[in-house]
Amino acid sequence: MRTGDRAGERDLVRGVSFAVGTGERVGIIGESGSGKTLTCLAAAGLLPDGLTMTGSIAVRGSDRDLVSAGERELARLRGELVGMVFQEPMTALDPTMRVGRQVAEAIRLHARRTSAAGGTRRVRGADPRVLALLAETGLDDPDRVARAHPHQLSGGQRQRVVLAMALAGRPGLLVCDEPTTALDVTVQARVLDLIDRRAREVGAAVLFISHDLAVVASLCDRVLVLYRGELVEQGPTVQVLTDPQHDHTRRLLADSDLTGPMLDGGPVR
Ligand SMILES: Nc1ncnc2c1ncn2[C@@H]1O[C@H](COP(=O)(O)OP(=O)(O)OP(=O)(O)O)[C@@H](O)[C@H]1O
Repeated sequence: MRTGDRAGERDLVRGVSFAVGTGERVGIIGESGSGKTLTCLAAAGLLPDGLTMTGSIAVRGSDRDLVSAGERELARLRGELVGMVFQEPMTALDPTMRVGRQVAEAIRLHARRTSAAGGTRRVRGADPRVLALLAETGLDDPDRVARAHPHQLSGGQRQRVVLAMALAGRPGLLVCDEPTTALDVTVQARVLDLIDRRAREVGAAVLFISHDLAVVASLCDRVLVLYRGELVEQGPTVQVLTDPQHDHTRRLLADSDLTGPMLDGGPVR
């Protein structure tokens, strides 16, 4: 993967190349500005205007290439192949629209696609599937949440709503960029458990960015280490975090709170 500005003057992420297998959890770590978010945005086909990329990213085997897909096709593939959860849930939610309508819209987009392929009927109005999706993300009172506007919910509740929407199309890949960093520390672990459980339930692979190496150790099978826009090390999580080969990985480890017992047994599943 390679991203750069249109004039090609500056490559922000260079030669970062990797595959994510079906159901696999891949963590991305690296210092601030190393290119983690741009890599995730590229995987989701959401690079900011002015940035381009060459390369290829396949989801669920190698039958679809998100990178070579055009804008229109990407809009269609997004949600079907890739769901996204970002650090700040409000960036994914419309503040003026009730939550239920937003979740219904995510379902409708997917239903339209599947009915075009001869599958499910189109969904209209208030839908029990909205409530079911909200309930699946552990929201206690789905009825109330569906009627609420985003600002009436807590940060943790909002992130659960975003996760429900991201998984509405049962995507092959869930991209999570620091999904709990902006949340109250008391709900972080619960939201992480939820991401872990729901991704497994829908069979989604996970591309997971975190500054917290203990979280990466608990969630990810494999880890990629970025440094100044380059992939400097990758491998099974336990191997990279117990026997780092690159100086940058060693520095990240030295700066972290990660301790040996957190790595015992690898991903906690
Ligand atoms: N839209 C943009 N235009 C130009 N440069 C950008 C743009 N977005 C990010 N960058 C630059 O690209 C580099 C990588 O940014 P990126 O956000 O991917 O880093 P990161 O590893 O996710 O950092 P952090 O951990 O702080 O979120 C940085 O130098 C950043 O300043």
